[in-house]
Amino acid sequence: MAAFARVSGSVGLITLQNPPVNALSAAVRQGIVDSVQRALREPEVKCVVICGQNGIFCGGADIREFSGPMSGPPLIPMIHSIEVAAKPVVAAIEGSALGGGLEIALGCHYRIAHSKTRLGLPEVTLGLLPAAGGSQRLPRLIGVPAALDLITTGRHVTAAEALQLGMVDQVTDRNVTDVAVKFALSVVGKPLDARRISMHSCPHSPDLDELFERTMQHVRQRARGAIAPVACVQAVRAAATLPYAQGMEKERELMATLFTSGQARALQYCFFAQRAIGRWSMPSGARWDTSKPRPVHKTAVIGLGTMGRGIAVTLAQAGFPVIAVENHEKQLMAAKQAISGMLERGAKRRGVTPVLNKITYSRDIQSVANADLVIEAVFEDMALKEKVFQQLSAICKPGALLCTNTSGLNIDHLASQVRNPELVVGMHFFAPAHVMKLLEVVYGPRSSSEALATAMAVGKKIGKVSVAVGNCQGFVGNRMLEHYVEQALFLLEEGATPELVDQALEEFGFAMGVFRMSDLSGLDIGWRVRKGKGLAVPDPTTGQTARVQQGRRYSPVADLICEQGRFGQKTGQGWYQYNTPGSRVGKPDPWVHNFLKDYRARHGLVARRIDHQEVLERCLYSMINEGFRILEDGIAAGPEDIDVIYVFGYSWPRHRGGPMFYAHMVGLPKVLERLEHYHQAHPDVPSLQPCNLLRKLVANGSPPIQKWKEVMKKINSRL
Ligand SMILES: CCCCCCCC(=O)CC(=O)SCCNC(=O)CCNC(=O)[C@H](O)C(C)(C)COP(=O)(O)OP(=O)(O)OC[C@H]1O[C@@H](n2cnc3c(N)ncnc32)[C@H](O)[C@@H]1OP(=O)(O)O
Ligand SMILES: NC(=O)C1=CN([C@@H]2O[C@H](COP(=O)(O)OP(=O)(O)OC[C@H]3O[C@@H](n4cnc5c(N)ncnc54)[C@H](O)[C@@H]3O)[C@@H](O)[C@H]2O)C=CC1
Repeated sequence: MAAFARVSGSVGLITLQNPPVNALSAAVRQGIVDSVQRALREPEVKCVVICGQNGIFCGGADIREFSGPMSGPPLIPMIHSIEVAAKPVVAAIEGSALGGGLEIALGCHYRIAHSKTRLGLPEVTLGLLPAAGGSQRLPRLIGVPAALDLITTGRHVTAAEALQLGMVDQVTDRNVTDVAVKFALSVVGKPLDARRISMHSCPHSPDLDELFERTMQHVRQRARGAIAPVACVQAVRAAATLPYAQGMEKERELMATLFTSGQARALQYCFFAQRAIGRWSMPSGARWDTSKPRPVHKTAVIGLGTMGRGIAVTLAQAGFPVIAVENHEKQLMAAKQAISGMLERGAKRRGVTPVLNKITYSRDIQSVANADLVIEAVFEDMALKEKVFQQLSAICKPGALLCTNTSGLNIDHLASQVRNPELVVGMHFFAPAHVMKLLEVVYGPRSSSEALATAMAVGKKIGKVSVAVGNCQGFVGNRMLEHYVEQALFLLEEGATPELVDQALEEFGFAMGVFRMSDLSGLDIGWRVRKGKGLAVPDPTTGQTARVQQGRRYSPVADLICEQGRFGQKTGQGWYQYNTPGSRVGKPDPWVHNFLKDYRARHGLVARRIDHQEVLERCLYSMINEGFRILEDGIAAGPEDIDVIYVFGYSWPRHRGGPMFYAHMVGLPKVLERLEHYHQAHPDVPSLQPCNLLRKLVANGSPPIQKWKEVMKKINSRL
């Protein structure tokens, strides 16, 4: 809805009303159309101000409407009617003006923003483009280079930057509607043509062709197969080269393709999934809205290696005082220096003062006694972690939350080492911890809902996308990843090369294929884990690492590569070769090809031609199959949780929605059929055997992803 009122005698005030973000639903659009008509009709109204209720101008089109048939007045003529109005119209912008919200403001004759406002055209992040004239008006207002930046990235700008760019006419710290009302009265009677952006031509940019070529190349590279950023460049090009009416026609054509695309559906699903994960629940029935977090004032981190440093930085940057404990003198010195560097660089990037004094360093674990929340990040060694948890249990004040960053050890076992096991949870950060957005918050059977609520609240405060998951080997992300990596190794045995597998995955949209990624992270990490699990052990008869371990097919290829001291980028050799250790550019390595040939010959394996489709199906469907098992086991509450973990922690291309959404788009019957096919061909690979939940969903008519939880509940209640 939109409310109309006459204020200050002759100002028509139109207030958008659709909590929480005043999204432009059909009712809001109808309200605006009616209010504008009324304002123009009533002779007492001399000027108009458009604002939003509850401190926010407008969050844009109502994204929920995109999945059904559109009704109500369309945006483009509505904005046009504002622009051609004979009375001055001023946008009073507060909170956010995004997407269609900013497009309305661009249709107004003047824009006044509160200093805390953020503005942007984020449509590209939803697989769309600003198709209510935004792609045509913004370049005319702020020039082509700045508009290209904003429209192709969807970046939000502050009011100060908007003023500098010329997007708004004034910024105020006062009540923006009051300021806008006064301003509107002051411009009554002034000519309006120069204020109608669609009547301008784009400010001249030298070397326009070269600019668009360069931008298109950059955008394509960054897009990893996403189509919306490319369409955004094409739309801005139309603004720069065509009259407004023709540019609008081009905008419409491009939007028509994007609007119905699978990518737009995937990206809009991601938008809501990212918000849905905040509404967590536990198998006990405890929920986000009935569980109260404990207050956390002081925090502590134990172990300042790779992870502990990033975690300490993240906590400090969010304003938490941190006691940082490292028992190794030399490591402590190195950590202090590294952490200061990270804080200084981060502060410089954000234009703030570094919060060096938020962190207190110590070699003595006793110094965490006053912390409300402790995150342990010592070596991945159960005996050591047991000891640290026993110490924490004795030292920490009652009620302190004890968290572990373990990537693979049993959290329930760690909980059993302390007086209050209900206060133990996993906080599984991803490397580099101060950069990666994902946080898996892992609860065990004994963790209290209060402990989970506290860790989730801290996760939110430190800016992480936090997903609550149950405890199991590898939690959600790494548990699924294991199957993806395993298939990639089997494919090498069967005839693929690392570069063939990587190319298929990178064309799919991953930032890096599995082998390039392993070279970056270091092959020795996985090797150590496999040894710890009793894998990677030689067959006593042949002396070679066996291809069957623990009763199932196993590929020792990665172990053999490690035995050669090839640990990836850091050693200059891994799945690829690098000019120097530490170099980031890998080339296909003839040594690896020969090694694979010899390996196959030794094991009597005959190489066959493997195509990209098989790579994708084997790597992705086996991982998706594990995702269904995770749902079946109740480790993740819903497919959104898994998808968010993959998009934020594993560079899964967002425009494909996440592995479970991808399965929904491919069609569950097809995923099932391909898994059955591959399992028949490889009966010794259990991860290719379709799991029960997948079979049952198909038997229940393959419901859309939004209905999986409901169907799962029904299936479970029938058992
Ligand atoms: C051929 C057809 C032609 C059609 C032409 C259409 C062209 C267009 O004009 C296209 C568009 O506008 S697309 C929409 C562009 N706008 C956006 O992307 C902004 C999305 N919202 C935000 O960034 C934050 O919510 C925001 C910064 C605004 C607020 O952040 P907060 O952290 O305060 O709040 P959230 O938790 O994010 O949101 C609160 C609840 O509101 C829901 N929501 C937010 N924006 C929405 C929107 N635009 N539409 C529908 N629902 C929206 C959000 O989902 C959340 O609800 P729950 O999911 O239930 O928690
Ligand atoms: N490196 C990674 O990519 C990831 C690691 N993790 C997990 O995070 C934890 C830490 O891993 P990293 O940071 O890679 O290890 P790291 O080896 O880089 O650092 C561990 C640090 O803990 C210190 N330390 C050991 N015992 C200590 C004690 N009793 N008191 C205080 N400090 C002690 C060591 O001196 C060392 O500086 C492990 O559990 C690991 O599985 C989790 C996610 C990703």
